[in-house]
Amino acid sequence: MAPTYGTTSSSEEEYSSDDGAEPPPPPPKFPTHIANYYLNENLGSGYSGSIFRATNLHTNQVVALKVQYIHHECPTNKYERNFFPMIQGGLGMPRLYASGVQGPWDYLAMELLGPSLDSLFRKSGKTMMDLRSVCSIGVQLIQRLQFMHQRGVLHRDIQLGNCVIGLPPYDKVIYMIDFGFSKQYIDPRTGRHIPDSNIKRDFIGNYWFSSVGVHCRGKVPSRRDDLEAAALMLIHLLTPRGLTWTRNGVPKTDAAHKALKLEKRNATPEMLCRGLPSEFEEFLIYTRRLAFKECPNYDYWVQKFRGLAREEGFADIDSFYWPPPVIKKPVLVKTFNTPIRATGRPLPRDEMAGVLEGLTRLELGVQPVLGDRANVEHVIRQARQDALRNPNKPEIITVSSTGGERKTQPARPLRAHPTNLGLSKAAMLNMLSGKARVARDNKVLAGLVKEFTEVLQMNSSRTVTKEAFNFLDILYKQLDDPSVFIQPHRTSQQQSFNEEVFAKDPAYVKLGVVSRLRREVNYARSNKVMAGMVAEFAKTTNKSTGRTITKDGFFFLNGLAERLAVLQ
Ligand SMILES: Nc1ncnc2c1ncn2[C@@H]1O[C@H](COP(=O)(O)OP(=O)(O)OP(=O)(O)O)[C@@H](O)[C@H]1O
Repeated sequence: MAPTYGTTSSSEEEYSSDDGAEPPPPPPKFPTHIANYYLNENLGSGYSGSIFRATNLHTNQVVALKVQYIHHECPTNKYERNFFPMIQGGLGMPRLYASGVQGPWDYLAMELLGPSLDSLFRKSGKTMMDLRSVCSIGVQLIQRLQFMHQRGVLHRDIQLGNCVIGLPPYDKVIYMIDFGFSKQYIDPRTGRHIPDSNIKRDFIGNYWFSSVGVHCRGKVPSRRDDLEAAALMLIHLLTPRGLTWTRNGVPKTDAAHKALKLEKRNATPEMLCRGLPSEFEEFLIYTRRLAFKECPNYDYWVQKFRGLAREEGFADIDSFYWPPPVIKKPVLVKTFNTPIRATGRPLPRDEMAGVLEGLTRLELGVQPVLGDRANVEHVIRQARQDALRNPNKPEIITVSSTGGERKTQPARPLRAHPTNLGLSKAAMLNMLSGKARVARDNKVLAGLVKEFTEVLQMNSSRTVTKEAFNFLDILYKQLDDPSVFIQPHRTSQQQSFNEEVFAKDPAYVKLGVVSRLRREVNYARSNKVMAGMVAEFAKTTNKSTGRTITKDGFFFLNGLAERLAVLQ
């Protein structure tokens, strides 16, 4: 992945150099010691200075010494030292032991920390990070920003090089460093939020992750911009080879910088997050919708990323482990639909209420029919025959065993649409699965796929739940083996599409697959081909690869319904 440096500042008053003055003399060589510190090896160099591991000559305390030449055009140390007192004591905030100027050197002696995320990631040679690590970074980064913001400080230079891990035993903790571009957003004199302004400001930040507002539109930065930068950094880590505008290195000309800004501005959250778990797109959208002075809901997003991690089976997400621990995925058994989300969170209370409500509509409560096995079998047989005779007939049956008589009540007229029944999403999907299982031709399946698409779009959550996967699984089985149209009740024999696919495939995002399926489905020539597409679609939407149905996904499903309607 490309390095994430590229921090730049321009003529904003804080960093302005003396125009027209004599150019400063070139910096001398670093000395062997500065003030009380003996300089050991260089730990890293930034735009304006170098960091050394250094030893206090009197106490032997080992520190990180950030050293800057006083005549540097961007002398950040003299600003950075002011922010340390404001953030001391916070988790993941480095301690400052001493600071001062000696000769031509401005120095900050601070807590020695471990490598940066940039260095860890680059050394790993990977093109993207795993979801567990990114969730962990997300949780910690949001918490660090929450702390800084509570102390009235904006970071303004969120990037991988400015997030470092601690030294053992704090090597699971992410620290924020480099407060050279930080700024107080609460005016210390008035105690109020700094004002917004329409005057375009010079840019201070970094090319990769600074918010679109600050970087491309010259807006005054506030808390929302730190969070947007955090969102972009997380998305960058989950994108193979990173965000597109980071791939050509730091722009060297104005034209290249302009092009980068244009690309960044035009990239919608949807484009950036295609194939990623929906939390990332939602987070980016959220940060961009925040008002200038609005306090972000940090706790909500920390919980959101914790929840995502929990759903994915990642434990101890508050600790950052690198390299990422090998996670033993539960062995997937038999059918595609059973284990995928059954291991996830339990059904939410309101969904469960809907399922129960759906069950009550069966009106089984009126008679103790379930105690009589003969009754049940008879009723099931009857229902199946009914369904075969008339696939549109509702599967709502009430049974009476009064006086030993078995009676199937006349079925009610078919619901106009499952969404009209007042059932929960899960109950509706189950209903559609039941119908798909007994569908006799493509036309019926086409209608069901259409209804399925509509049910999925019913509320804001477009996550593919286990019920939705179940439907796709049944659809796959129906399409993959045409004989099921003759003998509909053989789902247990028909192979589910996940049996091989999930076991073999790596669990990372298959970018572009759904958009290809969306195009190809319009030319599918047979049920078998469509079965393969359904399998591929479900696979890419599987929870380990991002479970949200994107716009392309809905286009694919609509295309599938249309194709089924014409392919008999
Ligand atoms: N406290 C520390 N302990 C260990 N290493 C550190 C520490 N602070 C900084 N570093 C290392 O030095 C590098 C540069 O540090 P820093 O970003 O503070 O310098 P800078 O001159 O402001 O850089 P830039 O111009 O890129 O913003 C970091 O990426 C990190 O690898």
